[in-house]
Amino acid sequence: MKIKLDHVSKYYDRKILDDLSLELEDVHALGIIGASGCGKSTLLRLLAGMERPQEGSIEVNGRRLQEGTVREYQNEIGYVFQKHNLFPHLTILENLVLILNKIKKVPGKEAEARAKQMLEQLHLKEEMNKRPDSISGGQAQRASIARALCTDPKLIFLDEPTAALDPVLTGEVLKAIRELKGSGKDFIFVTHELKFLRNFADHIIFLDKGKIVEEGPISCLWHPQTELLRNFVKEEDFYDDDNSGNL
Ligand SMILES: Nc1ncnc2c1ncn2[C@@H]1O[C@H](COP(=O)(O)OP(=O)(O)OP(=O)(O)O)[C@@H](O)[C@H]1O
Repeated sequence: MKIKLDHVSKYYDRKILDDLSLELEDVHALGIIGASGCGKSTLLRLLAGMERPQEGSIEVNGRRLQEGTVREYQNEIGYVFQKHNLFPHLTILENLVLILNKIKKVPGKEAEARAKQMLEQLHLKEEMNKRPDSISGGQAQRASIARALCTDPKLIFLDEPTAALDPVLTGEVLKAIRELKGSGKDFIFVTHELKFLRNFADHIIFLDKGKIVEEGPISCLWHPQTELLRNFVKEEDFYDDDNSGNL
């Protein structure tokens, strides 16, 4: 994917993202990291076209995100939220079929076949006729990922998809995401799971108080240029693992 941020600022009641500029090319899994409240999810929403910056411009894959182009763009991407937002009154299968019908205009039987295939890939075949409240949080989150994938988007956004899960379910969901690596899709994601980041991302953006403090290929985590990133990876016990230097 290609991303261009040109002096992007975003305000709510105060400035949340502060004059971000960046150009990336040939990145396939971009991880956005930083301390809680630094603006990661806000940046993700801007990149997904869900919100607009007050200042500056954003281009993704050569397309400028602005009124008029953003709706089409949003139909082409997939987005997974911190907590699943499946329709509670529909089964898992129906949740996927609905999206295929509505967004991609795929007719009934074909939509069902595609949805089943996707649920199988996410190891949810047995759960497909259940409603979201009768499966585990991890299964529901995997169903959200299946739903984001079933329209075959080339670009997928993940906003801390394991934030609401316990460690066992977190592992299960992260494993499912890792299996998607090499599927020809691109990912932009926010995570606190640095070990997952290390295995999945090829590029990182490290934010602090709404500013990009460091960005670069994943290997830059082993050579932090700033005290802030050095402390961040240390806190997360990043190095405390096998072959941490071998990417
Ligand atoms: N819609 C909103 N209206 C007002 N303030 C908001 C809104 N969304 C986010 N904020 C504020 O913007 C700041 C950055 O939030 P954001 O969710 O982007 O941070 P984050 O780095 O993703 O945090 P976390 O890791 O805790 O999820 C926070 O202070 C948050 O309270």
